[in-house]
Amino acid sequence: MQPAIQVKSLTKKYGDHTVVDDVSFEIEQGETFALLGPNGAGKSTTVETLEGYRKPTSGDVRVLGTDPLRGGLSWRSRIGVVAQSLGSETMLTTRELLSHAARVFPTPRSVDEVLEIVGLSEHAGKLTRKLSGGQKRRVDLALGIMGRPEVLFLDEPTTGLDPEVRRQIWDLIDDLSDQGTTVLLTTHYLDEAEQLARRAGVIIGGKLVTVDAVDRIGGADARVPVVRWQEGGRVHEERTEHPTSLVARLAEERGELARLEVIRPTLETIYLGMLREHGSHDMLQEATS
Ligand SMILES: Nc1ncnc2c1ncn2[C@@H]1O[C@H](COP(=O)(O)OP(=O)(O)OP(=O)(O)O)[C@@H](O)[C@H]1O
Repeated sequence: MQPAIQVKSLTKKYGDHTVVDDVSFEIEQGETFALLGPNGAGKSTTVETLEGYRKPTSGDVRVLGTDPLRGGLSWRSRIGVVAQSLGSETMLTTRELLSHAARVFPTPRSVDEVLEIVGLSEHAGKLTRKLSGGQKRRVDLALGIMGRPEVLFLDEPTTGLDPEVRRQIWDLIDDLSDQGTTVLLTTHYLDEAEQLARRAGVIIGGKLVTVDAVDRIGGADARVPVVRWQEGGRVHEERTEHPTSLVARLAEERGELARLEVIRPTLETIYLGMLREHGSHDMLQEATS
C-alpha cells in the first residue's frame, strides 16, 4: 500500500535561513502521526508544504501520491486542513458557514451530521464570531472534515482549550482515525501525542531528530524507571530495569521506606531531555513556559 504522506529530503529556506532541513518521513494510510517540536522548529512550514501552501526549496513531498503544488481540485477535496489560526470568525451562522463550505466538495457530509460530530448542533444558529474559543475551534474542525477527507492535517488543534473540550476533540479525532482517516497532527501537548498518535517525529531547529513509535521515542535507555525513596533525611534514587525486584530487596533489607516511588519517564520528560541535547536554551524555555 502506498503511504498517504511521503516526505523526502524536504528543505525550506527563507533567504539564508534554513527553517526545514533535509526532513524525511512517511505516514501510512489510516495512521495518526504527531509532529512535535518547540516554537519555530519548522512544524507548520512542513505541514503547510504538504497542504500545497508553501513551495519546497528542495526535496520531494507527496500526499495521496500527488505533489501538493500540482494537486488540483479533486486532490484538494480529498484532504482536510485545520490550520493553526482560527479561520471561523465570520458574519455567518455556523450552519450557513458549513453549508457554504459543503458546496465545494464532491461528496460532503451533511451539515447536520458535521454539527453532530463536532458537538455544535445547539449552536448552529449562532454567528460564528460570537462563539467561544473552543466552539470556534470546533467550527474549524467541522470545516476540516466536511469533505470526508482521506488525509486530515491538524495544526495544534487543541491549543488554548479547556481540558474537557480537549478530550472531546481527542474522541472526535479517534473516531475519524477508526474510520480510516490519515491524520497528521502538530502539537505542543505531549499527552495529546501519546493519546492520539501511534508514531511521532520530533523536529528541532528544522531537523527531524527522531521518528519512532510514541512509546519508543528517546530509546530504551531514556525509559529506564527510577526508584526513589527517603532514608536518613536524604533522597535516594536508583535507575533500574527491574524496579519490582529492587523494591522487594529494599523492603526486605530496610523495612518500610518513606516516600517510596517508582517513576517511569513520561514522553514529556524524554522530550525535554531531547531539547536539552539538541536544542538551545531558548527552545527549552519556550517548551517549559
Ligand atoms: N514566510 C516566512 N518568511 C520568513 N521566515 C518564516 C516564514 N514563515 C516561517 N518562517 C520562519 O520559519 C521558522 C519555522 O516556523 P514554523 O511556523 O514552521 O515553526 P513551528 O514549528 O510551526 O512553530 P510554532 O510551534 O511556534 O507554531 C521560524 O523561525 C519562522 O520565523
